[in-house]
Amino acid sequence: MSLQSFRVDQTLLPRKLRRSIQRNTSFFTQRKFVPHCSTDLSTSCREEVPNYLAVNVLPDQSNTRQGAVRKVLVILNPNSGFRSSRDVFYKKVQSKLKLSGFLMEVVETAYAGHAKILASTVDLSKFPDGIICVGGDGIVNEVLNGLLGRDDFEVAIRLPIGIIPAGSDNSLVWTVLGIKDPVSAAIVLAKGGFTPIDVFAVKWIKAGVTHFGLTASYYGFVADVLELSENFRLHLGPFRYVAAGLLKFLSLPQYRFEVDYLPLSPGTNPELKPLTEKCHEQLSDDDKLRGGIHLDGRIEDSWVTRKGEFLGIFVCNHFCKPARGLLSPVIAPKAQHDDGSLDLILVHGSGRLKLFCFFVAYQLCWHLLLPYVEYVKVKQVKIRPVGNTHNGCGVDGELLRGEGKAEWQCSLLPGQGRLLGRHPGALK
Ligand SMILES: Nc1ncnc2c1ncn2[C@@H]1O[C@H](COP(=O)(O)OP(=O)(O)OP(=O)(O)O)[C@@H](O)[C@H]1O
Repeated sequence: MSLQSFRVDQTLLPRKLRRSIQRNTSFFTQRKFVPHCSTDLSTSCREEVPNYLAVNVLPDQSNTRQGAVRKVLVILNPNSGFRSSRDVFYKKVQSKLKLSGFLMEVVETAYAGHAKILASTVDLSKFPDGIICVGGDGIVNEVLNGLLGRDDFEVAIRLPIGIIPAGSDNSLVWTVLGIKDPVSAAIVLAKGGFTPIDVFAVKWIKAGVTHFGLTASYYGFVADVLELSENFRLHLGPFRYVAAGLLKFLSLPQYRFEVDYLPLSPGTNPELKPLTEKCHEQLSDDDKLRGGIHLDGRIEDSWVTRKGEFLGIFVCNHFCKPARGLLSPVIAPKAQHDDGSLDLILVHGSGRLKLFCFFVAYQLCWHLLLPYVEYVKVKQVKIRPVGNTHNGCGVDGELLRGEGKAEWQCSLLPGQGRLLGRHPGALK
């Protein structure tokens, strides 16, 4: 749109908005570009943005800083999901974000790990309004870890992360912001605002390596499936999980772990509740409570230990609703992204029958009723694979490989993260 035609248009606008437009127009008629944010932005492209259009497009969105420029870095994974993220972004989303005042520098990732490098090296002052990820949960996880790996991580973690869903699964944005499709995501970003979110840390204790996440970490069967699924990424895209799941189901190994967890509050410690509340016959004799119960009745933080066979262990930061699938199961129904706790689900036992029952029950949201499923809100968890058990773990769709006797520790950084946008319900 030419400047001239803009002048004609703006006469239709109220005087206050016209003034704001004049300010922005003078800024943008200088044809300002967001410069490259780091030397690593090899695939980046520069954009000029007719920002004055913002006021015309979203005039009724009270949360939008109307007329304000929002400078963001967009990191797009062209390999996400069905490899449709380019189409999703350039055809469906880019113009909407431009129109609502986003000044974007778009960078397409060229390899796995690229998003993390970008987030860890970018000049944050050039993108004060955040980083928008176009892809799946994996690319968001890379950005989070890039930000938290910086020397100035305390500042970096306050940078909001926006998500345009275009991946195999976008459980994070679906669960936390209630958004499944890219256009709705663009609208929520355009409306503005933030959603605080707890961040969890998974530390491989021996190696001193820490990986951060926003959704969940998991061990046992699901981590095994995640590893196997990478072999099928190229040919099967999002269906790789189904293929890997079936293969792993048919050749199901036994998984043995030692798990220590610190319940959120002593009152929620299952060991201190009447036995009738939960049936734990399957728990091994080694299960025990460590920690102090004082004579005066005061109960200190008490670690609980579980040992034995587990089909799976899930440590969830939110209730984890998969964005794909016919049904809408949630793995951890009591988990909230900002409740300052982690939700631990232990699927005790082994064997295909138990796993099959768990999977069916999970689809119907009945899995917590199974006698071999334990669910507890925790502050911290330590997980040690025993024997030949797969010693890696999955974090938000990324596989962390352990070596030897790996011990993983999950803990929480409450409310440290920020997602761009608010749940549509929260706006009412
Ligand atoms: N250009 C690239 N080529 C190959 N792999 C990449 C590229 N860019 C990013 N990746 C890797 O792809 C992984 C998955 O990315 P993303 O989450 O966006 O897609 P996805 O297919 O939806 O996967 P997920 O199942 O994790 O949601 C990232 O963790 C990253 O390591």
